[in-house]
Amino acid sequence: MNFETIIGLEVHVELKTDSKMFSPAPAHFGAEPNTNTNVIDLGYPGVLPVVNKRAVDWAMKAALALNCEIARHTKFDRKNYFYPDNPKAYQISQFDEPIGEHGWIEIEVNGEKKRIGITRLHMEEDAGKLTHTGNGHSLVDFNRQGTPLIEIVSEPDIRTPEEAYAYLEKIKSIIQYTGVSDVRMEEGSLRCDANISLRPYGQEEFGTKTELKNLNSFNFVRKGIEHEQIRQEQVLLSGGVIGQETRRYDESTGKTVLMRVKEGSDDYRYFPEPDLVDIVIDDAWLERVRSEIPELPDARKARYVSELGLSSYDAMVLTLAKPISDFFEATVDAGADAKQASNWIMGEVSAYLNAEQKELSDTKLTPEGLAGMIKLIAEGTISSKIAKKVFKELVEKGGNAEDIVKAKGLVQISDENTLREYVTTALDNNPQSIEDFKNGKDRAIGFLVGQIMKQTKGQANPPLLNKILQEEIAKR
Ligand SMILES: Nc1ncnc2c1ncn2[C@@H]1O[C@H](COP(=O)(O)OP(=O)(O)OP(=O)(O)O)[C@@H](O)[C@H]1O
Ligand SMILES: [Mg+2]
Ligand SMILES: [Mg+2]
Repeated sequence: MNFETIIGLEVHVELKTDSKMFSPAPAHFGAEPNTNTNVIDLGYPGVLPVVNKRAVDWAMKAALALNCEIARHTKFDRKNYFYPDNPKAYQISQFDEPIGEHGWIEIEVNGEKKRIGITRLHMEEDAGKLTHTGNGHSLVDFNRQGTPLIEIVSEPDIRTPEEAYAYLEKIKSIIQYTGVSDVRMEEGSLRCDANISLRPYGQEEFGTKTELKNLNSFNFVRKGIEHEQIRQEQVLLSGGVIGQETRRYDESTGKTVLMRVKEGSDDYRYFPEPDLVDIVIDDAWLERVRSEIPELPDARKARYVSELGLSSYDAMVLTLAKPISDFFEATVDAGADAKQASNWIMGEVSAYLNAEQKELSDTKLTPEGLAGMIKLIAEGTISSKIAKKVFKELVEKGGNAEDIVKAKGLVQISDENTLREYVTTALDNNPQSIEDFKNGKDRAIGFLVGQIMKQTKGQANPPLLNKILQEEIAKR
């Protein structure tokens, strides 16, 4: 029997506000454990939470960017559960009146576009963080407790692990553009749970889903779903039933393991948070937040295609991460040809960042530096090959391309007479290559070019060198 996979993702995003959702404690990542805590977040008796207005603004901003409808009346609810990372034994969340609903985003997989629905976007507070020491003890850090969170719940519209990956990339990209979160999975400011079920092709009803947690990278989301697909298929084919479970993805084995049998929402005993007033969002508030949303990746992508003449694929890759896209625009503003700037950023720059595990801001490269170098190539002052040396300097030491070229004597040799001298010497020293070339071995030219490039430290102007080589060989 053939099964179709149904996937719905829950994405949690921490908002990078200065203070917490309901208390004045700092909400920054990376502080000493249990230093950013507050009696409100820890739920001491008699304390009263106060809503962080900016967190509401930002949740609304994210919801609008994800094409959600904004609730004009919204409220908080208590979700009751006990777990050691939450000393209050409840989480303030939103149940039946989330701030955003009925949104969507567009993803693209193998050139095919698809819309994925967003059921809801709601506000809540984060819990503390447990670290299991492995010797029977667990440490708890309450710094994260009370950090503003939004939960973005997708419709079960996703069908493959690749679509899930593309969905996450797009959510991350859009939220990054809005500026409300760092969306760094490695720091926990973006987290994802994946819900998966199978159904026989042709069947309308969904099967029972399992929920995967502990997915620490987009790649693990993809792998976890792949494994869960296979596991469920085996259970179903052998006549078993899928239990409604929460499972953990184990990175070391690549398998999913049962964590607990999943609670239904009834188990949480949701009720309206009695310590907070409801929120009414009027037109003026909504429109102010809407006006603060910058150009988003899809719009940028369309503009790169129509105004800058980039291919749709290049435009998509360039617009995914805002820092890269901003850098590209600044490079074009500094006078670089858009196509060349795009090639360098997607090629050499990305390769460098990947290899060094760095972000653009960790390097010395500036848009002016890159644009200057691209201009030198276009003018023929340096070859693309030499440009790689200049690029390395720009990235590691900074400065401007022209100075580097001057200081290092990297100017391309484009003088015919000088090049002809190199060619004559090379031909005199390699009679066999001339012979080979005349016998139809085109590779012989490559050998001669290589020799001359070595002598000129790569500075010979390649097209001119080729032309002169052909001329001189013909004379012999
Ligand atoms: N049969 C199904 N197969 C796969 N995914 C499903 C199925 N039914 C629902 N989903 C998806 O599961 C997710 C459920 O998320 P939601 O936050 O609503 O509930 P929950 O996981 O029960 O709650 P909690 O926030 O407490 O974990 C949604 O993304 C939804 O699209
Ligand atoms: Mg959920
Ligand atoms: Mg869930």
